[in-house]
Amino acid sequence: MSDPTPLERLERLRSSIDNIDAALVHMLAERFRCTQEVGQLKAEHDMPAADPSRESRQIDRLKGLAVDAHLDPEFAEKWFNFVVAEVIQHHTQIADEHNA
Ligand SMILES: C=C(O[C@@H]1C=C(C(=O)O)C=C[C@H]1O)C(=O)O
Repeated sequence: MSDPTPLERLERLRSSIDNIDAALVHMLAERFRCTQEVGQLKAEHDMPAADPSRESRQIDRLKGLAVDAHLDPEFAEKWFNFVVAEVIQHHTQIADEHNA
């Protein structure tokens, strides 16, 4: 068998990227399903939308995992903060609706 052509290599890599992107979408959907439930629980029991100490423990943990996985830890932190900002918006909205 001859070596794959550059175009074949590109297509194989893109096929893996497609699978990874699909997995990320499913994992994010599952994460938001859980955080929506957390938001409901917090609204029902008057707990604050954000928990900065939990966030900072998570950031430390994820940065450590990122280093081990050869992923830029600063990128891991940015990604986490981006997702959490959206989660907190959802929690604030759930609490507002609960208190209306
Ligand atoms: C999901 C929670 O609510 C917020 C969102 C977090 C997250 O998305 O990881 C972490 C802490 C909180 O600021 C939680 O308190 O666990």
